[in-house]
Amino acid sequence: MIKVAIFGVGLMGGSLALCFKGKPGIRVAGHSNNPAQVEKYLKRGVVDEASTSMQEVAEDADFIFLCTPVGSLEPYLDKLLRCKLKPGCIVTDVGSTKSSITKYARSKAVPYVHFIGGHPMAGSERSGVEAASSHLYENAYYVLTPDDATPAEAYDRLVELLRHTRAHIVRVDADRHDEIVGAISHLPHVIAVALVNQVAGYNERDGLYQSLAAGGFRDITRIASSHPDMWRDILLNNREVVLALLRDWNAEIAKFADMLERSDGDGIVREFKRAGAFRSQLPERRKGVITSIYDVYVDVPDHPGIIGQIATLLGNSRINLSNIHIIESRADVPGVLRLSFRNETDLEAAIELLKRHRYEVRQ
Ligand SMILES: NC(=O)C1=CN([C@@H]2O[C@H](COP(=O)(O)OP(=O)(O)OC[C@H]3O[C@@H](n4cnc5c(N)ncnc54)[C@H](O)[C@@H]3O)[C@@H](O)[C@H]2O)C=CC1
Ligand SMILES: O=C(O)C(=O)Cc1ccc(O)cc1
Repeated sequence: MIKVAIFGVGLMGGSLALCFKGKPGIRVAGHSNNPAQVEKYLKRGVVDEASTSMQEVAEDADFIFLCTPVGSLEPYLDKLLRCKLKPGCIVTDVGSTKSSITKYARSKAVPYVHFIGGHPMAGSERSGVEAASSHLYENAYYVLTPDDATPAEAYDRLVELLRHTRAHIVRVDADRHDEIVGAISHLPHVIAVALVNQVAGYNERDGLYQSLAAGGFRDITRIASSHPDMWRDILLNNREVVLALLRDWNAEIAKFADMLERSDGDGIVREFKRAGAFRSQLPERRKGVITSIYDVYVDVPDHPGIIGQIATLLGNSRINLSNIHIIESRADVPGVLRLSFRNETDLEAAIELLKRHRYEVRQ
């Protein structure tokens, strides 16, 4: 029996636990300092066993996943290394930055315990075990950052276990990881928050800003609702990289200001074309950064019972909806429904079915 121990059973840790739990030959144990949380993990059936005792959860574990905020990883690792661990045990994490934790772990090197940094490129703006899902990592990239000292055998063992997540494992140097993720994840979070706050400031003077803010604004600012403490830790940890990216960002924005000052329409078209061309090359739909859910938007006439009709249509075809959200509902405009599914198969089947019933469907 392989024992997998999860420290920090929230969105990421809980989702990992759900991937491993119930798989033949695997036992999942969860840890929290808080007895009420331990009760909750057990009640929700996320883990096979749980305890407030770090030693109890860590001992005998073949794999230990640290799934706590970035700022707590180093002290956590310290505490963990003071426990009695099983020789050959693999310790990994899911933190959004990799450079510092990988170096820290190396500096603490314990010969019989192997640390391999990890970062699943999947998640959402939600947090807590309530948001955990066994599908979270499906098709997402899952970065691992072993270094020269990592035994190949340990790396292979971790990759083999992670097969249960159905993610694509990719091996990346830790510093390179932080630079790339800084650009495609950390910078966008900063921009989203700054943009929302800019508009919130205008809205204090005139509440119509909020009323008129429609689909596009909501879509590109979803990640502004992410967990503030988690993001404080990430941004401070990747401070140098994000500062350099913000300098580049200022230059990009200055370019637009300059084009507007010069009424340079060709320049504006060029920028949009360049962005559109790059964006169209992004993978179609991959869970993870930016898209975490299989969503489809349906234009619906605003009449009573339409939600029920759509839900029944899907239900009759055994297509499982994970969420339904009304984006607009006014008498004078068609409404928009956002339907969320847990996997690509359900999403594709729903699109096909809705189109067949002449619904206007967009992704
Ligand atoms: N949320 C996301 O989309 C993604 C998050 N990550 C990383 O995963 C890690 C966990 O994030 P989430 O699961 O989203 O957070 P979460 O808030 O859902 O879960 C965090 C868990 O850690 C525990 N915890 C919080 N502070 C702690 C502390 N100081 N010491 C010990 N335990 C503590 C909480 O009780 C909770 O069980 C973070 O390092 C984050 O950077 C990585 C990829 C995606
Ligand atoms: O919600 C989203 O789109 C995200 O960007 C989620 C996310 C948050 C942190 C990460 O380190 C990776 C992914």
